Amino acid sequence: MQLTLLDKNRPLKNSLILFVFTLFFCFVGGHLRLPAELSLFWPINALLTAIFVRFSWLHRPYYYLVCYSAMVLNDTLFSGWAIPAFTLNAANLLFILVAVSMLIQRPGLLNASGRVKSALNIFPACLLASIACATWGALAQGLLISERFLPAWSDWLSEQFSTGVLLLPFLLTLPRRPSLLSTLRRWQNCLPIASLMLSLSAAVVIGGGGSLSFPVPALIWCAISYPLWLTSGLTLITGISEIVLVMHGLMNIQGDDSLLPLGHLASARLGVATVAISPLIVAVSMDAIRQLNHQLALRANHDFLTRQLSRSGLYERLHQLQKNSDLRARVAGVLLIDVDYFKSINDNYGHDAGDAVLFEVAQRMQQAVGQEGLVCRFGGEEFLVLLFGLSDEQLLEKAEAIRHSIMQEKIMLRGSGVAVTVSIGVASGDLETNNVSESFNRLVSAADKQLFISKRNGRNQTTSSLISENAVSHTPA
Ligand SMILES: Nc1nc2c(ncn2[C@@H]2O[C@H](COP(=O)(O)OP(=O)(O)OP(=O)(O)O)[C@@H](O)[C@H]2O)c(=O)[nH]1
Repeated sequence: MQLTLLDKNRPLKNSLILFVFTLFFCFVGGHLRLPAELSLFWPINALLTAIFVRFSWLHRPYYYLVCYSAMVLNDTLFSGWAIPAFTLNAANLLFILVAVSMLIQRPGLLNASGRVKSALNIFPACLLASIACATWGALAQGLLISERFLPAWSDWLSEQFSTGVLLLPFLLTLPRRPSLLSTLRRWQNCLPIASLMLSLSAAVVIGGGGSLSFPVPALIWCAISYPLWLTSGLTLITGISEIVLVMHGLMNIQGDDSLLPLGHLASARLGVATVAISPLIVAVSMDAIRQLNHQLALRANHDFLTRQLSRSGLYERLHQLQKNSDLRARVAGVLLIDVDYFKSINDNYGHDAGDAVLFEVAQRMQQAVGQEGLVCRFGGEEFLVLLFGLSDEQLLEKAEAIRHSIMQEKIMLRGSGVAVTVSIGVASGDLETNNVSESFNRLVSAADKQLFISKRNGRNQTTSSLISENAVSHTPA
């Protein structure tokens, strides 16, 4: 909805726009009722709700008063009401106030990620707003024109609720620049709309109690294929069409003179079938989404080049271990491993050769660690090995085994064997189960200090502060 006409700093202009807008749609709404085909359609409440939610700075008593006075003026001018114009329009105002207060705290509605979830809030918001509006409206109607409460209440409720639920999802999700053409560029993308038209036609031809639900599977197909605003728009059009078709008798939900010789039961059976198939379609698409999410998570958690855990994957794994209580009473050992003089490998043999070295080093590391621990590419040419339940001596032995496995055999680069070595820093300690990330980070920085000592003392060695008070360095073998 492009409403740049409204301007935060120009209250008078805003008031005028809101006043004319309200007056116009009250007038339209009033006249839509006369021919009866849209007697379930009173759009101004939903329209104003959408405006107040999208432009939350309008949510002030002053602007509500402006809209209310336009509603009263419309009824006084065109319906010849006096006091009823004040009391009945208070019901409209009540709808807007309740709906806006329930939707305005949810700014997620206006950004893509929160839209689907937040759109579901429209349903309870419309229901509560309609109940409030219907209760006030039916009471006022009873007092003013002695109408019975329950029929009046159900009229108000169904009118407000259906209008709100049809209009608001569309109005609240409509982007500033909707691009219908890009969505429907390929003919296959038009199939859901075509099936919607087909199902609506089938509902007209078949008729009966079940026919109202015939478009549901097609609408779900639209929901899977199109953006939220377009699906909401199509739902709105379908809803209005059904109401108009029923009012004109073109869609015969009584089912007694349907075009096809189908009885009530046949129509109901078809209706039930369409309802039953709808959750299935949603379930299948949800399954596809879950699989996609799983693949994405796998990609995010693994390093593309070395196929080992990525840094974020390691933290994710730590949180899983924490959730499963697998960290309890198990000392954690961190080996921080950095390839020596890696820059010169890149410089002498090229970046591709550097990549190949990283891959080979990771493979050798993984073979040395086996199932005992986790290997992670921590960043650049730095790796981290996480091991659980090893004593300080065992940890140092493991670090040395890794270092030897890497230097043991030269790596072939452009036809010549290159000796690659690594420097290692070792640290160990308990991971606090209620604060895994922080205690793990402390271990990493302790290991990093030891790695620095390994580098400073000439590289290709392991340093650990665990064995004696003084750092132990294992000089090149
Ligand atoms: N080929 C390749 N190079 C990388 C990658 N990530 C980081 N590097 C390079 O790794 C090099 C790291 O260089 P330095 O931090 O100077 O370390 P170094 O040359 O190994 O020296 P020391 O660590 O002090 O032994 C940089 O040149 C980075 O560009 C990668 O994914 N592929």
